[in-house]
Amino acid sequence: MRIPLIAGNWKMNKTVQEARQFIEDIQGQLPAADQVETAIAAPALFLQTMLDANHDDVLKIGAETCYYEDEGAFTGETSPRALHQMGIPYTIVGHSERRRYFNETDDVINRKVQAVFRNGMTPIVCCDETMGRRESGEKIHWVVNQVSAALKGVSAEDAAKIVVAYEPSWAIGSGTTASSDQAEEGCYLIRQTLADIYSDDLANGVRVLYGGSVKPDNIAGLMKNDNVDGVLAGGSSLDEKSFVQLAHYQSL
Ligand SMILES: O=C(CO)COP(=O)(O)O
Repeated sequence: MRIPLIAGNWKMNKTVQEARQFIEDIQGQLPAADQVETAIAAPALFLQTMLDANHDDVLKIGAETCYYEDEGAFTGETSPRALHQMGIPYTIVGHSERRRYFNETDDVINRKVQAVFRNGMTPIVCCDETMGRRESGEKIHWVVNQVSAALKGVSAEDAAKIVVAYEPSWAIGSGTTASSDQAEEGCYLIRQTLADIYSDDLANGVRVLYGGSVKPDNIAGLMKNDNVDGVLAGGSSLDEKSFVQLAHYQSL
């Protein structure tokens, strides 16, 4: 049984005060974590404040990225060891914005995945796909390659805990979400890739999310797919009311 995961990615939005207010406001409004798990990935600078405000401890607080070394002379970077020590369970790795604006390569992403596991956290690994690649039919090997590269050298024991998100970049922040069929197709492809690398059993236990313009009015259609186990929402996770609605997608 894969417990659905409704995750938000705040990107570079909000201030520490706004982050605290959001967490205070949603206390008591989320589903039980054994029914629907909820998480918000936020800038490292907010995390301690968010943890402190998260009294009912239902929401998981995650990071948006971290470095692949545990510590050292890497000015400005975030240590995965420090994140783990704070009590952070999830870190997004390989978001398309990191790939595009910060030149993160498959190799860097693979090292980050390993660092996140080494430090006892779970990576939410993002796979991207451009419209050009979709239209040229290149989509399949692009997604397969990203998943394979991210997991190079990762043991089955660790890979069984991973979360993967299919986030077509043409759907991110565009207001155009993938159709329910396109989301299912991308998530299915990721699961098949995991089955090819590891095993059917492992692939069947891993949660695969869809991300790209997910909103309260389209989440139910996306979530009814067999291979879509949750969402990674950007814009609609910034508003308390819409994040709580996403978490209660079953009653929308
Ligand atoms: O990038 C995303 C989540 O990681 C999706 O962002 P939007 O929901 O704003 O399209």
